[in-house]
Amino acid sequence: ESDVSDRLTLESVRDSLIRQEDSIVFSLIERAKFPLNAPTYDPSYFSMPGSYGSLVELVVKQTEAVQAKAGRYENPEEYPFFPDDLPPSQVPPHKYPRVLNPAAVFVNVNKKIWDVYFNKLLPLFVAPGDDGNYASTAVRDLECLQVLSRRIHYGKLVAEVKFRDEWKHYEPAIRARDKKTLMDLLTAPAVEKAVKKRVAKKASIFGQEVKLGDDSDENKGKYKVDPAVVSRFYGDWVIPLTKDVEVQYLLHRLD
Ligand SMILES: O=C(O)C(=O)C[C@]1(C(=O)O)C=C[C@@H](O)C=C1
Repeated sequence: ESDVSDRLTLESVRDSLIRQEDSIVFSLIERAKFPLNAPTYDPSYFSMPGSYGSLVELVVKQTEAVQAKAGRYENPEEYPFFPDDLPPSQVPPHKYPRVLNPAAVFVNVNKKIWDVYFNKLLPLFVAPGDDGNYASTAVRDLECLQVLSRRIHYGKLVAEVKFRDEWKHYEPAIRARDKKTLMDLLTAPAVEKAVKKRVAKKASIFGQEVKLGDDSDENKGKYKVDPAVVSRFYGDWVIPLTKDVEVQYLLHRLD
C-alpha cells in the first residue's frame, strides 16, 4: 500500500492526465463519426417498461449495471452516472490501494458532466443530421462520458498529492473552509495553458485524414474534431470541473 502512495507524485498524476487526454480526444473522434442523431436523446422516441427516459439513458443505465456486476465501480477512480440501484459487484474483490480520504467517495460531479457534455459540448463537435444509428451513437456518448468522468474525478488524486506536498499551506485553508485560497493554491496557470495547447495538437494529429503519397496540403485544416473546440472545452469545462473536484476533495481531506 505505502508503495503506491510513495510512487504518487505530481509528475506521475500529471502523466496520467496526459495519457487520459488521448482517450478523451479519441472518444470524441469516435462520437463525431455520427451526426447529432437527436432521437437518441428524445424520451418520446421509444417506450419501454421501466421508464428509462431516452435511449442514451437506457444504454448508460444498463451498461453501468453490467459493469457494476463486473466490478468496475470497486475501482476508486470510476464513478457511475446513475449510482442508485446499481447491482453489487459479483467478482472477487480486488485490493485497490487506499490512497484517498474515504470521504472522497461523496464528491461526484457526474450530473454536471452529463449536463455539460450533452448541452454544451455535443452540439459543437458533431455535425447536425440523423443517420439512424442511435444505438451506436449512445454507446459512443457513454464512452465519452466515462473518460471525461474519470479525468475530472482524477482531480481527487491530484489534490491528494498537492496536499501531501504542501500540507502546511493547505491545512489552514481547509480548516478555515477557504475555497478561494484553496483554488489559488492548486492553480498552475502555465500547466493549464500547456494542457489546452496539447489537446488541440492531439486533436489535429489524431483526427487528420491519413493518406499515402505525397504530403500535399489538400488535407490541411480538415479534422474529424475541431482542435479549437477540444481546447476550448478543456479550458471552459474540463479543467474548471477538475479544479472543482480538487477543492471539494480538499474540504473533506481532514474529515
Ligand atoms: O496539473 C495540475 O496541477 C492540476 O491540478 C490539473 C489541472 C488540470 O485540470 O489540467 C488543474 C489545475 C491546475 O491549474 C493545472 C492543471
